[in-house]
Amino acid sequence: MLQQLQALEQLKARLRETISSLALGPGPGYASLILELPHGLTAAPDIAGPRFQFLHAHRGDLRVGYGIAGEWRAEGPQRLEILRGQARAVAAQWQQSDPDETGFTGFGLLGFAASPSPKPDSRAGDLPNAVFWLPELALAAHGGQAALILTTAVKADRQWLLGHWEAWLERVVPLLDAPALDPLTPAHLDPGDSEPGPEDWRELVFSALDEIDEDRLEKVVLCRRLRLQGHRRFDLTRLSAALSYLFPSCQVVSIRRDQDNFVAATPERLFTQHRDRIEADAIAGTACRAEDSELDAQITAGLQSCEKNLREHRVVAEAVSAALSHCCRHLDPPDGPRILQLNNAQHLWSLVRGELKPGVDVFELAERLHPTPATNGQPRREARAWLRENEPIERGWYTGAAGIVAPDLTGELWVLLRCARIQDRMAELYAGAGIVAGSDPASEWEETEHKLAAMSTALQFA
Ligand SMILES: C=C(O[C@@H]1C=C(C(=O)O)C=C[C@H]1O)C(=O)O
Repeated sequence: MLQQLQALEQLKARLRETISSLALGPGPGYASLILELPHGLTAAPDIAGPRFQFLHAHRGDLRVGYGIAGEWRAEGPQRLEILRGQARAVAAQWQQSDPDETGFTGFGLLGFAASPSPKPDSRAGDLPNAVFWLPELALAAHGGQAALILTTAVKADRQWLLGHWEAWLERVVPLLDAPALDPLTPAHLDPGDSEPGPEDWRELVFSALDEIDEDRLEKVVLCRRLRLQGHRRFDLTRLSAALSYLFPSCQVVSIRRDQDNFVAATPERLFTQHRDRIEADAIAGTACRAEDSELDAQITAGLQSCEKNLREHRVVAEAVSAALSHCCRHLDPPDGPRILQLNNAQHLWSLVRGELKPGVDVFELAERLHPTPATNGQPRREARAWLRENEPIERGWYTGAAGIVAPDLTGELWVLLRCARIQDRMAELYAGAGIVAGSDPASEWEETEHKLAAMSTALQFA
């Protein structure tokens, strides 16, 4: 505790010394002040209020945002174009002051639901349909180095801002490096209903197969929602810790607005953009895991040679390449499929890499790539329309995307899979499976069970 209090006093002193580096005053624009934290961070406190977090254990990457310095929302078919316009205006006037030369910058969250136009009778929840959000206080950690980032509209009064930021430091800094919470004994979760249930799922798979037989669709991804109730209030810090322990190669995403918490542990990047380099995952084709290593190897070999899974995968890899070909000056052919192994499932996975044309940003990439046939279907428009008509649930942010946007509007987005919407002791889990010619309703149901197990296992420890 003494160490945290010393860190708090040091950061407050550094804030007072460096706040003058920001050019505040009347007019539009944002300013971020980046202060070095004395040591790395592996977890971040869950304090009340709006918050987002991205935690990737294998990469040693953590990005957290608290509060709202600026926020732009949009809905409907133009949602990403609208947010792009607003983000460009922000980026044109977003100062970065990094007096400790940490190399970190301010960042925002871009996140959006699966569909730009939710069904009229659906429950909207507290998460907006699409949002670009600059947090007031952010934490960033990578490779053992960490920084704390304060962001404000430049029109703020400097004296007021100093007090406001000091109050933020007082809330967050004493909780940094708090010892990890003890693991809880796993708690029983009461299963609620699945929507669709097994019978309706069968029907749905058969109608999808009819569309495929008639050549109206090549692939469509069906999903289901499972409600679970805990005996205690789910603790989000414990949940993120359990997910990142069980799925260290996945991005653990946690977003809170008002009463709604959206949590995911996803293996799938929509893309990573670093300067003019782009890398996207094509993940489709799934099998279970086995404890016995010989059996596990047989399952892997079966997945690699299964015609139905390879077809399902090819559709995604080709669609990702086609989407990127419009904004790349050079594109490598998909590299794969190789195998991506997680605790509860294994997938066929190809990497698609390219070199972008100048001026391409995360908003354009999101527009071109989302939704891929890994979560929607092929052809894109027809699959979307068929799902809208036939899928019995509203997906919300499941199969949407979320990630981090840098001040130059490059960044990284993750496909929101293996996720749940959580309120108090209630959790709604989502999972889906790709249907192509040759799919069987019972095995596809089984596949969703394995995918749902990612979140339900972690929830028992939360
Ligand atoms: C739709 C989901 O996963 C997607 C579908 C997959 C498949 O059908 O094989 C595999 C990975 C994901 O791209 C999900 O996890 O809910």
